[in-house]
Amino acid sequence: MNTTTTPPHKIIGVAVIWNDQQQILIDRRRPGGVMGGLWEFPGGKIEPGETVEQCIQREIYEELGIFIEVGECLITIDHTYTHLRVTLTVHHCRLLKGIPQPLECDEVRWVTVDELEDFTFPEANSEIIAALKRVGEMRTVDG
Ligand SMILES: Nc1nc2c([nH]c(=O)n2[C@H]2C[C@H](O)[C@@H](COP(=O)(O)OP(=O)(O)OP(=O)(O)O)O2)c(=O)[nH]1
Ligand SMILES: [Mg+2]
Repeated sequence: MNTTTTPPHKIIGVAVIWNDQQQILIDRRRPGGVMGGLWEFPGGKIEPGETVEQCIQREIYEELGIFIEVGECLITIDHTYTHLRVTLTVHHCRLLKGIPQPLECDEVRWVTVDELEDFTFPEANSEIIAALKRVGEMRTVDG
């Protein structure tokens, strides 16, 4: 008998939302559930027929009540946790209108790229944070 199982695979659109002060929005997941209490970049599952951009825009309105513009892709990460595989497609986004509300999370915060290391994120996020640091360095080099 074959007893091996494939972990569920979630395809997720993720937003790195910038404000005019070069800060990024992060949220704290509710306690208890999967990765409860950890910080993350807001986002969620891509629904059938949806582009990643549409998914991100919808999730951000549902989770935070704000309007954003979805820009270029920062990175796509495929990561396998013990019981779950995730594909995270991460886009740079810009806040257009509204004040973020913690509608589906515990807490939201605006932080600089340098401040990200003070928060605990899921394992898959270390690559996102590394990519954000590289973008910051390139901006410095470009002047
Ligand atoms: N939104 C988001 N999800 C992340 C990040 N890093 C990371 O590993 N994930 C994982 C956690 C979740 O398993 C999955 C996001 O799925 P989700 O938000 O639709 O689902 P969930 O687990 O919160 O809850 P549910 O809707 O399945 O009940 O991706 C991140 O930075 N942002
Ligand atoms: Mg979510």
